Amino acid sequence: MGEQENNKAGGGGNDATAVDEAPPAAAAKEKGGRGAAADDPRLQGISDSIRVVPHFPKPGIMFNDITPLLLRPAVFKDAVDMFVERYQGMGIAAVAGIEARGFIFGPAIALAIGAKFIPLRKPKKLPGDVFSESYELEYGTDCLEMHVGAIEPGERVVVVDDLVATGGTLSAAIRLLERAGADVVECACLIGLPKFKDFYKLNGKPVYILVESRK
Ligand SMILES: O=P(O)(O)OC[C@H]1O[C@H](OP(=O)(O)OP(=O)(O)O)[C@H](O)[C@@H]1O
Ligand SMILES: Nc1ncnc2[nH]cnc12
Repeated sequence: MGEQENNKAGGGGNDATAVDEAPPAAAAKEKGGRGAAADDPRLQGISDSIRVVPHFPKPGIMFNDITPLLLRPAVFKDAVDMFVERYQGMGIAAVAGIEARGFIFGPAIALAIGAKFIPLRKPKKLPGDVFSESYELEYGTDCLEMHVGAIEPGERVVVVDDLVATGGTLSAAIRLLERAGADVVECACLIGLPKFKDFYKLNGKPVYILVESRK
């Protein structure tokens, strides 16, 4: 992974196996001037609604489960609203969501800011001509694909996913979009692992996260 700078709206952590045991959000201010302050009260509810499941899907992994948040419509809406507040009025033409969990948040953000939604899919799911970009996981490799013609050269894009861990998935998404001529403005995730503290970039692009987790 290359240069890393973090652009975090809020902190906290969600090191709890039960969602209501999460610690409060940290007080660090977001660097970069746009978006919610770290003391935005919505961040606490978001952090509290992410369940951390130890040793899933394999030993040693602290899995950040966003499904409890989806069961709380007000909190789900808070998360979407915070991204919408950040990206509206920025001339964003497209929101690109990463399969699978980026598909949960990306379309709502796209509709709210008047942008198109582009699904970045796992291999062999799209029926048309595709751009493909492989990337490394902790074990093995994976690939993202996007339809040719989904993006026009120069269009401004935000990439959305639920979580950034190593950054490998987001980096592949950025490469894929840039090969199609997109202007990738920023990546946006609900959750960032703490090693991405304070301010980071992937492939030179800022990554905006709402809450910090522990792994
Ligand atoms: O920063 P990284 O180390 O690349 O990891 C982050 C990615 O891992 C998870 O997806 P996963 O690959 O588990 O796929 P899924 O959403 O289809 O379960 C998560 O939703 C991100 O897309
Ligand atoms: N700790 C984690 N929790 C949820 N999804 C992940 N993807 C990669 N690491 C993850």
